[in-house]
Amino acid sequence: MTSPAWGVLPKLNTLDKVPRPFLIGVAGGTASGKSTVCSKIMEQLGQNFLLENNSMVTIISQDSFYRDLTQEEHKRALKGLYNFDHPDAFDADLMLTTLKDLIAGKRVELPAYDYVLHKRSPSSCTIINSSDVVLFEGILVFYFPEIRDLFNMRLFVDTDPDIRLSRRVLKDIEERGRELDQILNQYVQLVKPAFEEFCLPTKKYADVIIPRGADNVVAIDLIVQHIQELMRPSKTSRRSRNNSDSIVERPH
Ligand SMILES: Nc1ncnc2c1ncn2[C@@H]1O[C@H](COP(=O)(O)OP(=O)(O)O)[C@@H](O)[C@H]1O
Ligand SMILES: O=c1ccn([C@@H]2O[C@H](COP(=O)(O)O)[C@@H](O)[C@H]2O)c(=O)[nH]1
Repeated sequence: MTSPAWGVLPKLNTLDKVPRPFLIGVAGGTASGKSTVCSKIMEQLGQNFLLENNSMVTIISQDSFYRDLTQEEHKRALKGLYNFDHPDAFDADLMLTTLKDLIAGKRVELPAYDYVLHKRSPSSCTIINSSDVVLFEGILVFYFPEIRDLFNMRLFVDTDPDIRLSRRVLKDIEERGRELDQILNQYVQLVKPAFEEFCLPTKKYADVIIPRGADNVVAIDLIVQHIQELMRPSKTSRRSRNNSDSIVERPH
């Protein structure tokens, strides 16, 4: 293979290595099962790949990057009238810097997000050290082009909207102490329209679409196998990649 192949490998330092961390974006509507799919991938990589290579897998939620609200926005949030599903609700600059820091091998601090108070809780910060695989999940992880371009693999969790709504209602009542009428009002007025306008159109950027989310064991197994194959050291040739569209054989 001659020079044109090199053009598809801009992020690799050497052709002997896939990018570390290997950054995987996981998008999908609210309650589609993004976190559950990430946990399954992590679990399976942990069982096979992690033990073999002493590597680390980390999950980061886009919810850690909700921006701080003004007093007026906070009042609206408490009534279910603030649009947390709009791209403007996120601190995209901080998201980009954090991901770039992780790619550069730096340690980053992520505040946990408090859905009851509608703010980050600095007291329960997670420190993320450089990992071998980072799964970054959220409703709009493919929305911002600069962030989208950082991913080495893009997954979209595609779950039936009725199932998502029923899960969302349960989650909001059980974990977030919200009232049914407010949940449904927020869903119909804000969550659903924003999903259709901002999240669903990003499905086209996915390398793999996962119908039925975590129920889809075949898709998850295939994704895990693919990651393992990419990250396995090889004596003869290594397949190096920037994204799924540009897998190339290493030139001999
Ligand atoms: N395949 C599934 N079957 C049953 N319940 C599920 C499944 N996937 C997710 N859930 C449940 O639905 C809720 C939302 O799932 P979660 O993974 O948190 O979604 P997301 O991260 O997309 O918001 C959680 O309570 C989770 O346990
Ligand atoms: O304070 C908040 C912050 C976010 N939300 C809702 O959360 C979802 C995104 O999280 P998922 O885990 O993907 O469900 C989004 O639809 C927001 O509406 C919230 O209700 N309150």
